[in-house]
Amino acid sequence: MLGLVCGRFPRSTLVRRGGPWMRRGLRTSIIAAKSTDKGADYLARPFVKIVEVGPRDGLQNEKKLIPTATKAELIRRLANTGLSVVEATSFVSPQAVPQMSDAKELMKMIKRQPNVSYPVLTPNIRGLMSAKTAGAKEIAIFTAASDAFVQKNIGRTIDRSIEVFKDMARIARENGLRVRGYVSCIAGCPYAGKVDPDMVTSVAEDLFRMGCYEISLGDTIGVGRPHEILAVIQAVSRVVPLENLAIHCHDTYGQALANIYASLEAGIRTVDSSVAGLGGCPFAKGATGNVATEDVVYMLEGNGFRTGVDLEKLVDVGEWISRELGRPSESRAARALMAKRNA
Ligand SMILES: CC(C)(COP(=O)([O-])OP(=O)([O-])OC[C@H]1O[C@@H](n2cnc3c(N)ncnc32)[C@H](O)[C@@H]1OP(=O)([O-])[O-])[C@@H](O)C(=O)NCCC(=O)NCCSC(=O)C[C@@](C)(O)CC(=O)[O-]
Repeated sequence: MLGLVCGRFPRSTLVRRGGPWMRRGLRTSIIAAKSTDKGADYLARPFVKIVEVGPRDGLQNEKKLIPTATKAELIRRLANTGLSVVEATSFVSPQAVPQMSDAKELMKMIKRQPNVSYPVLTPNIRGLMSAKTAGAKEIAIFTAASDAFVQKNIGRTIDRSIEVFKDMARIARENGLRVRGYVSCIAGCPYAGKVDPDMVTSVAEDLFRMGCYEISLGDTIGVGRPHEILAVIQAVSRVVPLENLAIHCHDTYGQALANIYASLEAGIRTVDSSVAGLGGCPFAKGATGNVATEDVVYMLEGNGFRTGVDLEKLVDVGEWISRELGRPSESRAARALMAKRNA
């Protein structure tokens, strides 16, 4: 029943002004809310893969250096919640992102679980080779739909970044590494303003053709609204299959959950998020954290999807890392659940 209601909708139902996808979405919520048991019904639900980016995207912007052991413990705790992907760190220039300069040591400290992958971000061949030596099995390469952003982030044009990444994708393949690709600034750029969905499409297509198994579409500064995100997904899914796309939302303007829900209605089944809403890109001024994983899990599990993530355990991890960082969690769901626990 749930599978039928929440299944992938044909692209023809994706209309912008509140058409069938909206009406069907509402029906999904009502039916899903009735099903809370975790038996066969639960297993029959559509699975949404969550890519936890907290240890990398979440921590990279922290000014104070976090002990490597704390990062390793965060990764261990996250992997224990049922998450299948935990992006661990990045092998980038330590001048560019000092917080990630312990990538090698961190990789040594991670106690890997067999069903969990631990991708790492790499900007160049040097990063790729260091990641491989450190035991990484998967890398993520990253560019954007705005030249201005790519220039600030990695000192290249989009075209040049694609050339470099094409080489990297080949080398990664030869070394048995999987490659994920990011396209940032899908709805707007902090330096150049509005971004054309056709530009996002062209960059995503390049990444897909060079062999990225998954392309994560990043609303880096969180400016997009559901109809804008849908327009991007509609455009990109003409050249990259929906099953190879992920959505990566920051919550700067409070639009992240709405945008994720719209993406799910459009057929996306992979969502990036960050425990406790940690994060913000050092190269996008004013950008706040990623959408909180707790909020995403709360929404998905209550709307007829299956994430495999234990929300209560996740809330514990969010509380723990927030305490370690000396700040409150940005997750609304976690705050509400903690208040209930403490009542
Ligand atoms: C691309 C570069 C390297 C160019 O930086 P550059 O300065 O042009 O490169 P370079 O080759 O001249 O190297 C500069 C220094 O870094 C070193 N270096 C160079 N490469 C490495 C490496 N791999 N590992 C370790 N060290 C490295 C290199 O050895 C040298 O050290 P020095 O000789 O001066 O002592 C630099 O700009 C960089 O590392 N940028 C990465 C920035 C970054 O991590 N950004 C992530 C932001 S989040 C994001 O992009 C969005 C995303 C993905 O989360 C999704 C979304 O929200 O949209």
